[in-house]
Amino acid sequence: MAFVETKKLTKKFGGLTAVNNVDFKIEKGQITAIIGPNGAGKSTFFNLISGFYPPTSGTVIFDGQDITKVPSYNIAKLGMARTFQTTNLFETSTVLDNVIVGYRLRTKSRLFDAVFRTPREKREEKEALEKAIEVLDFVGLTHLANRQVALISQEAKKRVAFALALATEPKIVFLDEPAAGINPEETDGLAELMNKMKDNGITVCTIEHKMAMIMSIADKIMVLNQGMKIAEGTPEEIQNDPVVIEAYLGGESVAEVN
Ligand SMILES: Nc1ncnc2c1ncn2[C@@H]1O[C@H](COP(=O)(O)OP(=O)(O)OP(=O)(O)O)[C@@H](O)[C@H]1O
Repeated sequence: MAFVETKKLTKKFGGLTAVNNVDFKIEKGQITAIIGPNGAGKSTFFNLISGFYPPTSGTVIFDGQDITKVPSYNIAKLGMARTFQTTNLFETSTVLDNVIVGYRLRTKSRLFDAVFRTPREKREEKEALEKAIEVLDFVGLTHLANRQVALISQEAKKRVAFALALATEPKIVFLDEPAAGINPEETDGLAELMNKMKDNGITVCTIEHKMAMIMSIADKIMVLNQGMKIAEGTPEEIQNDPVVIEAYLGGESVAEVN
């Protein structure tokens, strides 16, 4: 059984069909990539799976459960996490505080606990700190934990976004263009981090425009074009698929595009 499965997933915005009848499977423990030209429907597909948009029609199954109508905050509790293209970090706070706040937003203390500093509140505060330290170590940012976010590099900000997603201990992480706006060397670093997540049993699904990176790390790729799945397969199969080369790359060889 696939870890995530979409069946005839469709999203219409007025007259525009952003995602059109997409059947797709994400296997547990793999890195799956979704590629396609601008406006192909990649982000919308993510938003449908993670419950940010209700689909117009179709089904999403996660870990054997139909989550089509489950709202995003409950989907997160089931073990799905995601990053966004533009991550909203608190620029004037430290890296550590950003991760702690991100984690606390998802934990359970109520206002009563916070105001009266109940044992539960104190316990959760301690847990948040421990978790933040752990995930910052995982993403390689321990040395920047006390640095203000405004002062760290673009690549480090991407790593903070990964840390925020990982703090919730997800089974699967959806990454929306993690390598956008960073140089090739930094891109290699993020690819390494994605492999590390996979090695630690986290299923990864990513949208990415950087072909060389995707071809080197993905187990499986789906190509969307104008809302429709036009191909899926291993990187090798995708690179040699004439439909993909024509529709997506305009006849260029995939390997040459970065
Ligand atoms: N909330 C929305 N309301 C109306 N139209 C939308 C909305 N979100 C996306 N669209 C449209 O749906 C289509 C698919 O957009 P989407 O952002 O999913 O594509 P994408 O493949 O992620 O593109 P990019 O690579 O540029 O991020 C586009 O034509 C877009 O304009």
